[in-house]
Amino acid sequence: MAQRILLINGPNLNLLGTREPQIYGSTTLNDVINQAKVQADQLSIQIEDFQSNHEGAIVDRIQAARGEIDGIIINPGAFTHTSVAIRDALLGVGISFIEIHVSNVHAREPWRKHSYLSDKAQAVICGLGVFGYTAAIEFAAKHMKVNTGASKL
Ligand SMILES: O=C1C[C@@](O)(C(=O)O)C[C@@H](O)[C@@H]1O
Repeated sequence: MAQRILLINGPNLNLLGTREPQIYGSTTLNDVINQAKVQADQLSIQIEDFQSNHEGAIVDRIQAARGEIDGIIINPGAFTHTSVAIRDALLGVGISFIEIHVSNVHAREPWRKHSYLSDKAQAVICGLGVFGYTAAIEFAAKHMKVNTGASKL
């Protein structure tokens, strides 16, 4: 079965392309997803995408991935800097994940330098613009630790 990657985008990423373009660029999330699916076909992997502005919805989607998904690529948006719940969900399902940020969070406000996820991520990509999604998918297809999965409920 083809490797199954879940691409999660958090709050305000639905505004990508029109949101502070001087920071995040002018490519829309829809363009990112369309490109990701073309790239996935070329790499013979499956990409599922999910975007939500709600922390609990992201937690629910991560939990639902157990047993179905081999790896996660997540741009948690602002929840990067606040969410123990998303950290716990990722650890709880035991699925390897890559953390991605369009901007270089380390060159921005001090509080953006802290992530509740980075120390548990297989990789962290930031500052590459939307190319970061391309890089993450390429890495996931070729180097992702396959989902060991947490025990079933
Ligand atoms: O919403 C976002 C986008 C972001 O995750 C990024 O992709 O650069 C960086 C976060 O600090 C910010 O809150």
